[in-house]
Amino acid sequence: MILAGDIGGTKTLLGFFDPDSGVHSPQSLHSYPSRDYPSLESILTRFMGEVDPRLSEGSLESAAFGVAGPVISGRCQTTNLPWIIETSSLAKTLGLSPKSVALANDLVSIAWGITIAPPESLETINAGVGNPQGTRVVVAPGTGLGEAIIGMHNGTPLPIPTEGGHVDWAPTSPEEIPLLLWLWDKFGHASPERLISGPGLAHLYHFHAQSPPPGGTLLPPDLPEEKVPETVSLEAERGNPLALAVMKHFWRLIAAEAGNMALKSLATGGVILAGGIPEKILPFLDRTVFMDTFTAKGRYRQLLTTIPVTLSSDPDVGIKGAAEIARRLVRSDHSSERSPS
Ligand SMILES: Nc1ncnc2c1ncn2[C@@H]1O[C@H](COP(=O)(O)OP(=O)(O)OP(=O)(O)O)[C@@H](O)[C@H]1O
Repeated sequence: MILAGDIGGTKTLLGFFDPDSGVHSPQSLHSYPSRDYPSLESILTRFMGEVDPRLSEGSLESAAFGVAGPVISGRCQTTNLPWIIETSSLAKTLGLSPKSVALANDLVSIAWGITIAPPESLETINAGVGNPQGTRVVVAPGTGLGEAIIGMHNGTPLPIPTEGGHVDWAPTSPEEIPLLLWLWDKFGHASPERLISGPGLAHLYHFHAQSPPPGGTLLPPDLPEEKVPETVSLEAERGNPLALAVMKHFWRLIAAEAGNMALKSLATGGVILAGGIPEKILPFLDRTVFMDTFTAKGRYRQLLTTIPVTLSSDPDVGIKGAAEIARRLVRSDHSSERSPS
């Protein structure tokens, strides 16, 4: 049996998988609110106490965890949680040798999940002309903005982590220049994650709320900040012009960033949108506007129209990818994936 985990700033998913019957169906899947626990080890201890002991007793071969933050030499200081996660400590908690435990950036595990995802779990936004041997990129807005590159090496996918959510964000129209100034004033630095994430959606709402469109209703001023993203979604469903303007702008920001990632990696294999948010806000996606924004890169417009864009609708793609890393760890001929960082 192998153990896999998807550790997000909001929720931690843990589950057992049987490597012999593939990593598509977890045997026991539990979700925990990350912020309610002081460490990943404390969640693991709780999980082990909750699952059927027959799943793990003496049969645990390996474990892998995708975690939101940079993983360097088996250690990660999480970006959106006050945790430090170390392979050695996880191994001790699980009674495994450190060699049998992998810590990967969460986007690396999502990327591995994408490489084994059935086509029906990917919704097409732009069909394009996909190159099966081409590089792919994953853009995943959730609590943060995760981005990864899936290179190809001798026909084998090679997920590469990035911290692309924290680079400089640039406006793509004169109307967005005040947004840049607002972000600089508020944070001292404007990054894509400040806008393209759950908290980013809240920032975008506060920016638009300064001059709402006619008929736009403000959210209650005492609404907790973490409730703003889903409340904006709900209000947009109800037709509130302010929330609809925010949602439309949010999708344009995703499209522009997806186009940036596609160009920077020359992703002829395609762009995959993942993370918790895109699927939840799918009703507000205008595919024509998305592709207009995605391709608005001057002389590279034509090239970008050929790049397939899909949306992963599997909420478990990250944990399945972590299970794939753990499965590969068991196979001695794949020792290089032990500590993807
Ligand atoms: N309906 C919605 N519309 C937009 N955003 C939402 C909606 N519901 C929840 N969110 C936001 O989605 C974010 C959680 O995303 P996700 O489910 O991917 O969590 P996560 O895996 O813990 O995140 P990450 O891996 O990025 O740390 C939160 O910021 C939350 O406010």
